[in-house]
Parts: sequence; structure tokens; C-alpha cells
Amino acid sequence: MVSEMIVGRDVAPVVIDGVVARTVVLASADAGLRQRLRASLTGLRWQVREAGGGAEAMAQLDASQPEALLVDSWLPDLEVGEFAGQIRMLYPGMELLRVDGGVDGAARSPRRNELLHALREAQDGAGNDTAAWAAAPVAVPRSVGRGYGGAQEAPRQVLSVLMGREELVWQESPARVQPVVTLPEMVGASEAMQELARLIRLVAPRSTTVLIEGETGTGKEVVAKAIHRLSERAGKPFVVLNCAAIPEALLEAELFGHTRGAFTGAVQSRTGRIEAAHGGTLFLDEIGEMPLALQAKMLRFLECGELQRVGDNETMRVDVRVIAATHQPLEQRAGERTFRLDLYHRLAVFPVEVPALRMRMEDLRLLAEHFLDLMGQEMPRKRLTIEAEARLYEHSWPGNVRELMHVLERGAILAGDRMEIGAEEIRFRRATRG
Ligand SMILES: Nc1ncnc2c1ncn2[C@@H]1O[C@H](COP(=O)(O)OP(=O)(O)OP(=O)(O)O)[C@@H](O)[C@H]1O
Repeated sequence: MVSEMIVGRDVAPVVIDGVVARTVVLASADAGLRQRLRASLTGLRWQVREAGGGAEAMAQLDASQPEALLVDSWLPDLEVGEFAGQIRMLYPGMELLRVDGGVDGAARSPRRNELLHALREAQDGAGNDTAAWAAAPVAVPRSVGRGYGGAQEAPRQVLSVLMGREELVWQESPARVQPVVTLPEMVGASEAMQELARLIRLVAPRSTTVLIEGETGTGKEVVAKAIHRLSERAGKPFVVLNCAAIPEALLEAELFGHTRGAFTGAVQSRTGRIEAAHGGTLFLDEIGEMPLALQAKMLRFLECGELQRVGDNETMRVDVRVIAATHQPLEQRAGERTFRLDLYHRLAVFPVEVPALRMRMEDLRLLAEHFLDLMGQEMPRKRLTIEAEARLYEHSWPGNVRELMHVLERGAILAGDRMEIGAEEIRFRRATRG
């Protein structure tokens, strides 16, 4: 279940040595490289925000509006070229440097020179020990980990400097993992997730209504956000309303807004979520929980783009793309007349299904690494023992990705000061034991 929210931006200037620091987001799966770059850049009065992959970097960009982005030549979740293209489109004024190319035809500036200087220093700090650039591989039980081609070998990158030129080049070892083409914030390399990413890319640029189906915790909201971010509406609000979380009596006013005195307790007029999403996207989670009477009003809005606040005679036009999600079989519900068939057809112009985690166990390791990386931003980054990882593969994950996230969080806490999460720390809730 997701909470209601309006995604906003937070900008908190940081002062280093009495000077307001500029912010750089550093996207790399290589913790060593990030650490060295952080040291160099902090010395140059840059505030560094680290991201272990493209999805995380996107979230950091959204939150901190940095002056620059440094991106590794390989990211675990996104194809770098495509990621860079999206960044240029979404943040045209931002300095973007790849650690492999350094110079991409953009004009030199003091800012850019500083970043290049930091890249050189980071390379010096690495010395000639190429093993230092290799991430520690985590073994996957072969019987279950085969799906992700080459996942057993960690990416190994060797940095070299073209002497006399301010450029850095990454050389790749033959053991390199093939980049996986998915989407911002959507970790997963399975065929099912790549197909989902393809559908999302196709539908994102249009204003088509999308119906996202999938079990609880599979990532339906993640998909909705990806569609929003890849659309021309990306700079506009992404508004979420969980239809199951608001009492029936209040849902209409929450969606459409209300005038002062429209009902008992309406002491002042209020904008509804649809209006708040003007220009952007409205994500209606758990649409199957919407009362039938309100479904009729929603259908009218979807068909003409007009709405009336509760208690108001005025009609207003808004430009909102609607994405709905459900874990219920809506078509079946429509057959049983507990959901309006006409609304179902209107919503399901473009249906997409997010597969259950047990149907794509080859994504388990990537997802686990992703969540351990995220937790590693708040406490020392922990690893799973082979036995702990095997235990993850034995489970059937009825709570899907969200359950995995919670199991790992619990495991990390239970492990206390130890850097490894053992099998005994991987505990499943009794009700969801697989
Ligand atoms: N592919 C993914 N990559 C990274 N994180 C994911 C992925 N899928 C889901 N998550 C994470 O798992 C959690 C649950 O995802 P989300 O809320 O999108 O699921 P949902 O299907 O909308 O759940 P519900 O049906 O309960 O509303 C979130 O914290 C989300 O960030």
C-alpha cells in the first residue's frame, strides 16, 4: 500500500568553509570510486550526493537540483547512453560528465575543469591496483541464479589517463556484465522486466490512460513514476491518491475538491487531487476500491477532461494524465458488476502487468544488492552470506519486492555490528512464509 503524496523538491544549500557549496550527484556502482571522488570534490567545495545506480541518481537529481552529474561508464540498472539522453532532456542546464569520456564537446568552464581535476585525483588515488576497482561478487546458487547472464562476475573497470590531455578513459575487462536496459528506479534484468520497460517507453510520451495490474508490492507505483518521468509531463506534478486509504465519504472531495460549506466540516474551499495534478499525472492506486457512484463521475472526467468541485456549479478544464493501478482482477469485477465495465475499458486503454517476484527470481540478486546499497547510505553497507542469499531464493515472496526490502532491512538490524547478514537473520513473517 502506498501513502498519498505530492512529489516535491527540497533544496537545502550547504556551506563549506563559508561558501555555499555547489552540488554534484555521483552515479556509480563502484563504492571505491565514489569514495575517492567524494574526497576530491569536497576539497573543491562541492557537496557530493552519491547514487549506486541510474534510478537512485534520478531520485537525487529530483531532490537536490545539482549543478552537475558525474556518471560512470556502466550502471547496474540503466543503459548509460539512454540515461544520459534522458538527463540532457530533463535537466538541460546541468553539467554532465561521464567518467570515461570527460569531454563531450561541451565548452570548458571553471566548474567543468574542477570536476575533471577531481576525476584525475580519484584516478591517482586508485593507484595501479586494478583489483581495487572490482566490486566484490556475491555468489548466486547456480540452480536459481542462471537467468541473469554474466551476473556472477562483478564489473571490473580499469581507469587510465591519456597523458597531457584532460580526458579519462575506462577500459573494460572481458568479464564485464552487459548493461541492462530497464528504466529509472526500476531495478530488474529479467525478460519480463525488460518487456515491461519496453511497453513503458512506448506509452510514456503519449497522454494515454494506463492501467497497471499486479500483486501487492510488485512495484506498480514505481512503474507509474517511470511513465511520468519519461513523459513530457516530467517537470509537472505527480500526484498519488490511494483510493483504499481514504474513507468513502471523503474520497469524492479529495479527488474533485470542494467549496466552502459544501458539507459539514468544509470550513474552507479546497483543491482536489485532480486539479493539483494539472499539467502532470494523477496516479490512482487501488482503483478497484473506488465506490460505484464515484466511478461514474470519474468516467465523465476521463471522457471530457472537465470537473466540478463538490458544492460548485462552475466547471473547469484540467489537463491531467491518469494512471490507475489495481491488485484485483478488474475485468472479473466488472463481470460481477462490482466495478463499472465502461470505466474499466476507459482505464485499460493500455494495460500493463507487473510480474510477481516469484515469476522473475533472476531479479532477486539485483534487487537485494540495490536495497543493501540504499541501506548502506545510512549505516555501513552490509553483505549477504551465501547461505543467507540461498534462503532468499527458497522463499516464494507473496509480498513481492516490498517484502524483500523489509526482510533485508530486518536482517541488517539483526546482524548488529557485523558486516555480513547470515541465514539466521533472514526471517520471514509467519503469515507470508513460502
Ligand atoms: N523494480 C524495482 N526496483 C526497485 N525498487 C522497487 C522495484 N519494485 C518495487 N520497488 C520498491 O518496492 C516497494 C513497493 O513498491 P510499490 O509501492 O511501487 O508497489 P505497489 O505494487 O504499488 O504496492 P501496492 O500494491 O501495495 O500499492 C517500494 O519501496 C519500491 O520502491
